[in-house]
Amino acid sequence: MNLHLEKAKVNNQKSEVRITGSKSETNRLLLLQALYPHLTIDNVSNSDDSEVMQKALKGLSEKERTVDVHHAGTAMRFLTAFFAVQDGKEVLLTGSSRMKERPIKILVEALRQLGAEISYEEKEGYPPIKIKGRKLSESQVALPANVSSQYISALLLIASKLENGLELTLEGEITSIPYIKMTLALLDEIGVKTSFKNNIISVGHAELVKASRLTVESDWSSASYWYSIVALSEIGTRITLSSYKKNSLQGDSALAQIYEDFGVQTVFSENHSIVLEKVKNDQQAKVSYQLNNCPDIAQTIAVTCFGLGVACDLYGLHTLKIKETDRLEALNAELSKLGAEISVTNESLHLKTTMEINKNIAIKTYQDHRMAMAFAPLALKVPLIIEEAEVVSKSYPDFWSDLKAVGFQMDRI
Ligand SMILES: O=C(O)C1=C[C@@H](OP(=O)(O)O)[C@@H](O)[C@H](O)C1
Ligand SMILES: C=C(OP(=O)(O)O)C(=O)O
Repeated sequence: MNLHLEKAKVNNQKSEVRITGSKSETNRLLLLQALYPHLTIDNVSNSDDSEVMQKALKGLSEKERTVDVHHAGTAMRFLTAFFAVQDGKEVLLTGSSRMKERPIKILVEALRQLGAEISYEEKEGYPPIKIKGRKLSESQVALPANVSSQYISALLLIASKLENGLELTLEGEITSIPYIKMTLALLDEIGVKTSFKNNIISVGHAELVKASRLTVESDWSSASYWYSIVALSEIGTRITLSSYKKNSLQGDSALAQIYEDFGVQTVFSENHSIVLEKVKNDQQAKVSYQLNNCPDIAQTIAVTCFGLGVACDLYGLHTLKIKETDRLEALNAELSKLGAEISVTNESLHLKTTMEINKNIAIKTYQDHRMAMAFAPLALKVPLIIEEAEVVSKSYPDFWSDLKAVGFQMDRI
């Protein structure tokens, strides 16, 4: 489905949006719930990635099966660790064609060192993989931490079920740290003992945990598109989003601070909603951010800057090359079509000020939900086309209907 978006304006009277639960928190808690069935989870994400996770965790009674996680990176990595400890079960874990290009070797090596039995079915180092679940005997392992934090979270999520817990030594520069801290915070919340000092993480053994009810905070990465919409709107535009916390576990909550640079004020209210308001127009001519801690909002920020005519240098983006698509190349290609002067390296993006935006350009989305959602707010400036718009369901299935509800006009073409 391709969508033609008309030049839009937000209707302040209809601008309350309920955002689905964080897919990162949800996928961690679903796995923990499979290990500790007394946990109850509220505000579960309705994303495809969380549905895939739920489906995979059902049918655990089968001795042999194939589990397809489609595009879900967290599901692929977390389930690799999970199935590795399901004693006596055999699983073929596979995914989309892009998933077969997303590396998993560092995690598989670490699990093998702990005693797991995992083999590659096609290309060495990549899914699909065959996992023969068994009891893992070891409790210490070292692994590179500069490629994806998901490998580390995957190991931490099963750690408390290992006989002697787990001690992980992280090698190299640690990437996407807030996601590791999120995993540890959720373990702490259910009563598992953890510590993270320098580059060593320890998790204690816990056969059982206390029954708890956990509420997933709404997804901050999904909120980013609303920040961009407010930033690209006129002064006085307001959007209310629920349900968010001031002290979030999600690194993408850095948005509130970053978007102050684009004139967007965030007010946290008692009822856990946030009100975003465009309060000024006098942004700087050039901004620079290090996004190592929040890679998923890089596309949103790049497009906001382009739409506002603000030059930017974005750094810490080395993980973008192995996500749903090579996001640096995708941004380079699509922003160039719109008239941007842009350059990218393997870990950074540089945008010059552009005042003109080309109209009615068809934006390719490369099977990446964030390409579709990051570019949509530009409809506040010019009409544009988003190709294969259905990709948004990976993390935010209601994105287009929410956009429509606040006043965006769109037609399928
Ligand atoms: O653990 C998680 O929930 C995630 C970690 C990040 O991946 P990397 O650690 O690979 O950067 C992030 O990009 C992804 O969307 C979700
Ligand atoms: C990178 C992402 O997800 P994953 O790695 O879990 O596929 C994302 O949602 O932007």
